[in-house]
Amino acid sequence: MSSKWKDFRLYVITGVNYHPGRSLMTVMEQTLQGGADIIQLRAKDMTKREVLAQAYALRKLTRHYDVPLIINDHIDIALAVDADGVHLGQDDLPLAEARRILGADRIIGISTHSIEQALRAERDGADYIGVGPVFPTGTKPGRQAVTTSYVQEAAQRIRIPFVAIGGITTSNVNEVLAAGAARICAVSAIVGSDDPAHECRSFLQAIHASDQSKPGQVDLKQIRVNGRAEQTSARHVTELVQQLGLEGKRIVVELNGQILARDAWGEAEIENGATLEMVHFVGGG
Ligand SMILES: Cc1ncc(COP(=O)(O)OP(=O)(O)O)c(N)n1
Ligand SMILES: Cc1ncsc1CCOP(=O)(O)O
Ligand SMILES: [Mg+2]
Repeated sequence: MSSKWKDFRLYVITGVNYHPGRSLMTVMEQTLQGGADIIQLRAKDMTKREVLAQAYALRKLTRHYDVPLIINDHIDIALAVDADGVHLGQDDLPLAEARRILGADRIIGISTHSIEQALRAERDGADYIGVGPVFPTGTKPGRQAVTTSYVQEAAQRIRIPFVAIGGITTSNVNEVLAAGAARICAVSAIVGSDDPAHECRSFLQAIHASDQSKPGQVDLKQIRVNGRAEQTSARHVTELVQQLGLEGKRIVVELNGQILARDAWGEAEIENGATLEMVHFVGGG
């Protein structure tokens, strides 16, 4: 598995048909600003040259935000642009062949539609699996929904990360989280929204709220913020600021006695037992 591989919570896939008049880069940058922590380039209607050009551009953008880039279907394009990995379907190259080409360090994700496929993907060395479509979706028309009962089964039996996908919106995401998903993937609900960054924040809020209601399943860290005991799943200061609803506010953060420059927040890991002071400046001046 890639040394770059970090766990993820909100996976956003491109879908240019959902945002006519807005460029792919603009929309995907908004998702990154909203906290998307893994991005997939999926472009079923583009020529291979167009996909390659978009992949190069997305590679530059995702590097800037330090977020992994996954390429759907095209292993050659993933290698050409030095993407972090690929996403394969059940009818694509078998995992062993893909692994031989891509090496141990790139991420390989596989779509699964049943627990048998999921167990096989896990056995064959996938880094993560997609579980879906959970609900019927216009992004995969005619594909039968696997329902939340497959999400529940995956949560009980699968040990590698799995991401729920298909027809998930902020209105039904709680059902999917309650079934045991810890990672959510969406196309239309996010890239088709007028405000993709806001939509991402709403998804992340639901995901983090669900963490709090299943503390046994997610590794919650005990920390102190301004002298008060808190539990958090945040991996770094940026995520904690987001969880505390302080994003966009004028604040100064001290972590374990050290004041942190704002551009260091994404790198500053929150460890169990961390102590933070957060001073929030209210008003102008
Ligand atoms: C995260 C994730 N899960 C599932 C899919 C679907 O992949 P696939 O079955 O190969 O179908 P297409 O996306 O190629 O139409 C995915 N892309 N990402
Ligand atoms: C690519 C894919 N694979 C399974 S469902 C799906 C589509 C997800 O898109 P949306 O979030 O718009 O339903
Ligand atoms: Mg595919």
